[in-house]
Amino acid sequence: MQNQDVDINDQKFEFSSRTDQKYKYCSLSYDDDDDCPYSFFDDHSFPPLPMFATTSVERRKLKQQQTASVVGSLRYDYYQQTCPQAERIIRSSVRDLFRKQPRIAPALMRLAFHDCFVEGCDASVLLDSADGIHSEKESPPNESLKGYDVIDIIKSELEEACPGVVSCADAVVLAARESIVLAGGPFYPLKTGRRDSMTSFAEDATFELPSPQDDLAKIIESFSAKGFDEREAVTLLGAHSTGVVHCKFFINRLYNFSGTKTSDPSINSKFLSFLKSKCNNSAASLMSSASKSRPPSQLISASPSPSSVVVQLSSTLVEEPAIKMDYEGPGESFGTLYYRSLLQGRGILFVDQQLTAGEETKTWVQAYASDVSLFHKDFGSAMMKLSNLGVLTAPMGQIRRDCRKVY
Ligand code: HEM
Repeated sequence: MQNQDVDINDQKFEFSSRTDQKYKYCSLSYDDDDDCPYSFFDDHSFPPLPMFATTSVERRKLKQQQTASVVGSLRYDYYQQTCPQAERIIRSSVRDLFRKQPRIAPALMRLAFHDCFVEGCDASVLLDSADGIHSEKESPPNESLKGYDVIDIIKSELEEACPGVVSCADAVVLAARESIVLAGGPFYPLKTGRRDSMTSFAEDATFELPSPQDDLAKIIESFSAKGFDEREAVTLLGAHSTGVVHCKFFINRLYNFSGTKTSDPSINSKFLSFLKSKCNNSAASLMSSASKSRPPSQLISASPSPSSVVVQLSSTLVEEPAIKMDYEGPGESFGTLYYRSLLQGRGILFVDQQLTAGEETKTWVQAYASDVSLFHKDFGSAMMKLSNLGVLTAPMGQIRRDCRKVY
């Protein structure tokens, strides 16, 4: 397995797959060893990142060295002086909410993808429509997007601790990272200092977000337009290891594939029967047309304390038939079963199954199906790259107080 360099704050860190050492992956914002949340990773084969010092003394020393180390205007532990508890607040908010509603984890991962893929990680997806703003929320690919209410809750906690300091854009990518960890995926270091956009990009969202019906050529084209190669596209789709998918996104594969009035021949026959048993043709299409006339749902109002909050995770498709992307099994780690399922013709969405249609992409599907630590390492790197797409840094953009409105 190859080692890989990761560039953090102008320093190169080897991102290797050594399994013989135990490392902690705490942000430098965690002063106290006991507070380190990522001892979880001790059990995993994760890369040694020297910046993740293992003792509080080492950590403090590294903090001093790194304060002045900047890449662009994003930097590691950006809020160290202005809101040192920012990452801790996000971590504990996500964890508290996850305990009540585990579905927030996939919702937040997808939210970060839909934010970052459209004009960069700038929280533009969170803005509501208003004068001069046509919200990305209203673009068709975002019809079933969820998690806005979770970000509201996290943001209200951040505002209470450090008013006007932490951007919604940082909250989105940090909450996604936490969600990935909770779903059994890798922790990865993230720089912060993103700022929020002053507008939303509904048209771009419509045309730039890939469709679940895309074939391999289109998938490669969409990802390449954002700087991702085939391997990274295969990696990122591994996020489909978890979450739910509504029948309307794959119903055509079951009953009328490419207008043939029959099913997609690439679906494993037992799996096809299973999917048909969950997604009835007439029910799914009836409900899907009904949803079009429904107004966008009102999402939960923010509350200062996650403990008193019920997360609704509403989307316009919330009452429609859906199935769990249940690719994880007992003892299985985030990723492996998803790729194994693809090799058996058990991909739910057409885009998922298409990853086995090309020589190079199939090679990566096979690699990830058999090597979970390779997948975790690649997934962490790809998420770092996704989280840095097209960011706004000072003096561009703003820090929104309410993530739904321009300040
Ligand atoms: C070709 C690219 C992609 C397409 C076409 C696509 C499409 C979809 C669709 C149609 C759903 C089902 C939504 C629903 O039924 O409500 C979904 C769910 C999901 N997607 Fe993707 N996706 C893509 C890439 C990604 C990437 C790169 C990520 C994250 C890095 C991601 C994360 C997720 C997650 C976690 C869910 C489950 C959401 C939930 O349960 O709330 N997707 N995706």
